[in-house]
Amino acid sequence: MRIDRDAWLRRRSGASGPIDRGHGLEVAARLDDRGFDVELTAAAGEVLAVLGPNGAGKSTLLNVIAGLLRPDAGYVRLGGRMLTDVAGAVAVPPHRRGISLLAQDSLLFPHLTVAQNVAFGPRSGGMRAAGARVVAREWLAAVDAVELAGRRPAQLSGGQAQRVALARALAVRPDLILLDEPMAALDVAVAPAMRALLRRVLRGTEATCGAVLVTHDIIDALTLADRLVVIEAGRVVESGPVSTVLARPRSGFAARVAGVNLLVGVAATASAGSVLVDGVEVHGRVDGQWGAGDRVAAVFAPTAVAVHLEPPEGSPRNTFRVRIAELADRGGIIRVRGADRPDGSPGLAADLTPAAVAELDLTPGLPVHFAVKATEVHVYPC
Ligand SMILES: Nc1ncnc2c1ncn2[C@@H]1O[C@H](COP(=O)(O)OP(=O)(O)OP(=O)(O)O)[C@@H](O)[C@H]1O
Repeated sequence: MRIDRDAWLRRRSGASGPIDRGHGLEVAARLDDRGFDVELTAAAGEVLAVLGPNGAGKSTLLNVIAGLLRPDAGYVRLGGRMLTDVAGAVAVPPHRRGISLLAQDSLLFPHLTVAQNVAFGPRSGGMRAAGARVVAREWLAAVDAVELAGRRPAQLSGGQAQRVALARALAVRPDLILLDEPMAALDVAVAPAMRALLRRVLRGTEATCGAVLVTHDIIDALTLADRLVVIEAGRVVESGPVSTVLARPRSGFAARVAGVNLLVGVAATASAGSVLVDGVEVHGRVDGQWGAGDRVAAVFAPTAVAVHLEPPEGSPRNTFRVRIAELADRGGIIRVRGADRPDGSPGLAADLTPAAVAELDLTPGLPVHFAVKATEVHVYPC
């Protein structure tokens, strides 16, 4: 059953009208020595995925929210409560923020049993031992780990330890859970089960908190998140519903994860289906409105690209001169990737059958022409 999350959020907050998005998470933080300057918001109960290349600032963001890192300027507010405010000298310590962190490594207390690990938070919060035992059992049941209650962390597999760590993180009833690549350290065989569990717990009604999920994996964003934020070089370059960001990417990173070719240029004419990219006119289907001189994106799938050794003549196609950088096998289809573009954005990609690659005798370093029909190109303002 698909839960109507908005309706559920309304029920949770006792509101009958639109959800009060002002009571979720608000972050505005600048760290000068890291070139980090990020602003973002998430509604109460929302699952926000944060994607970005290595060194983009994802962990820095989590550390600022958790109170482990003090920004040079800015604030963090959660549920209307100010947790960090540099100007106002507010710095609520990490353990008083109502925020749990689930890292790649489960970091369970090795000398405690699984049940004691999960009961630890509620106990520290002042709950009596018997009550904390009941809470621990409930959360172990929620993550399918009741049978592990008496074990010590050393007797758990990576996947089991991560399930227990999730129970421990949620047992304190946080307002927000920060997930730092929770699947990254798991075996590929175990990751899908953990993902399914996270989906059930975070998107169902078991946990009543919001979540910020840092990931490298677009599948995590697709299956777990309400919204996606892409960070590049310490700045938010995209944000919106996951499907919107992937359908209309504006950054090279989002285009790459969406598996599409993205060209960003300038519109020569208002709302016409052509865009100037590095002096080359690219034609496509118009989606939206813009003025002459506005920033416009042209997007097309690698499967829509035909590869030619000579420039195709007399055809109504867009053609691009490309030097092949690599050929990669993608399960029976060969992805032909061109060298990075002059502005540093990723090279264009074409998907061909192995037979076509063999017939054209394509090899890295070879100059070729990529052709794509205007009807296959989607042009929109960005
Ligand atoms: N302890 C530190 N002191 C100073 N600079 C740091 C420190 N940790 C990270 N940085 C820098 O801050 C920037 C952001 O790093 P951060 O670890 O937040 O990126 P990330 O997106 O989490 O990367 P990854 O995906 O590789 O984990 C990088 O330029 C990095 O070199």
